[in-house]
Amino acid sequence: MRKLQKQIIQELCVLPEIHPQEEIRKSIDFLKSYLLHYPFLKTYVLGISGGQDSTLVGRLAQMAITELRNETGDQSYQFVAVRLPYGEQADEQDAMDAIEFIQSDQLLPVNIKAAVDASYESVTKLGLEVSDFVKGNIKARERMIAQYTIAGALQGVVLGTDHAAEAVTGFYTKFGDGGTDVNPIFRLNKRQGRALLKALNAPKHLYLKVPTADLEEEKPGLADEVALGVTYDNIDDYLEGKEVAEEIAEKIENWYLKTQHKRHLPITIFDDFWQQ
Ligand SMILES: NC(=O)c1ccc[n+]([C@@H]2O[C@H](COP(=O)([O-])OP(=O)(O)OC[C@H]3O[C@@H](n4cnc5c(N)ncnc54)[C@H](O)[C@@H]3O)[C@@H](O)[C@H]2O)c1
Ligand SMILES: Nc1ncnc2c1ncn2[C@@H]1O[C@H](COP(=O)(O)O)[C@@H](O)[C@H]1O
Ligand SMILES: O=P(O)(O)OP(=O)(O)O
Ligand SMILES: [Mg+2]
Repeated sequence: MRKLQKQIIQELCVLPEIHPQEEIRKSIDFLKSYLLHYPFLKTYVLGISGGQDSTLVGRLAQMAITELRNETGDQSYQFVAVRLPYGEQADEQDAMDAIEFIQSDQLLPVNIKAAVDASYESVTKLGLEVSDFVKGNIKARERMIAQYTIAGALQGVVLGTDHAAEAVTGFYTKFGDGGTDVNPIFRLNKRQGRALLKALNAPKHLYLKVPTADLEEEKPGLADEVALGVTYDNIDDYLEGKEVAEEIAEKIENWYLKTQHKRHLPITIFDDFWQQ
């Protein structure tokens, strides 16, 4: 195995093989014990996009909350699903199917369009050109703001859907969808997450759906794999310690090195990881 590959696998805690039921239980127990440790916290908050990762984390969170309510008798424990469309979302039906599968205690819809457009215009009116790509990152950050506002109002914490295949490539917006409190599927790669959804009897069209951040107006529904230039199968193989073509490994490692800054808290003079 490549030296950096081994280091990445250790850093992201990926196992080459998993037992889905065991991983489901691990995530649920983790989510329960976190809230039990901080009695003031009562709510998990998560944006549900209609994609694979938020469907999985949403269902795990709802299962954890339901168990907590049953075991403690405390009815104030709640899972809050948040819909965060920018205007109208093309795959809204998938989001609704995900909510139906999750069976969330609450569903709060927040349309982020007005806030995103206002933020974008407050800078463009200064004469600066803001690309469609950078505007996409405003959307991810506005979703973060909405979720933190809801968490603040409901004694909650914000869940994240970051997993090993996203973490290794840094394929998320810094302080946007990367800005969360508790990440219960960190350690799983994309196919392992899919295996958990299958074990949970999720609708097939949700776990077989083409992953997309869907942030760019000029490239609606752009597949992550196209944006990354590498497939999730390749990334998953790499993270499971399998041999992948040299060119593929180099692409993954380039993403990893370029996005080091995202996997750390803001850098201080005591950090040297970036000099690697
Ligand atoms: N269609 C799409 O798939 C699409 C579109 C837009 C954004 N995205 C998502 O957004 C992600 C974010 O894009 P991004 O990474 O360009 O934006 P980002 O905002 O997440 O990160 C870039 C910012 O990080 C900081 N930064 C960059 N290099 C740094 C370094 N070496 N040290 C410290 N800080 C540094 C800078 O503030 C820079 O503006 C993409 O990977 C993707 O997940 C996807
Ligand atoms: N349209 C959306 N509605 C609610 N929540 C969303 C939406 N788009 C993204 N999210 C949240 O962000 C993460 C990351 O999405 P990626 O597809 O990986 O970029 C997603 O899991 C939702 O929690
Ligand atoms: O984060 P999600 O739920 O949008 O899943 P995906 O990354 O597969 O789009
Ligand atoms: Mg998505």
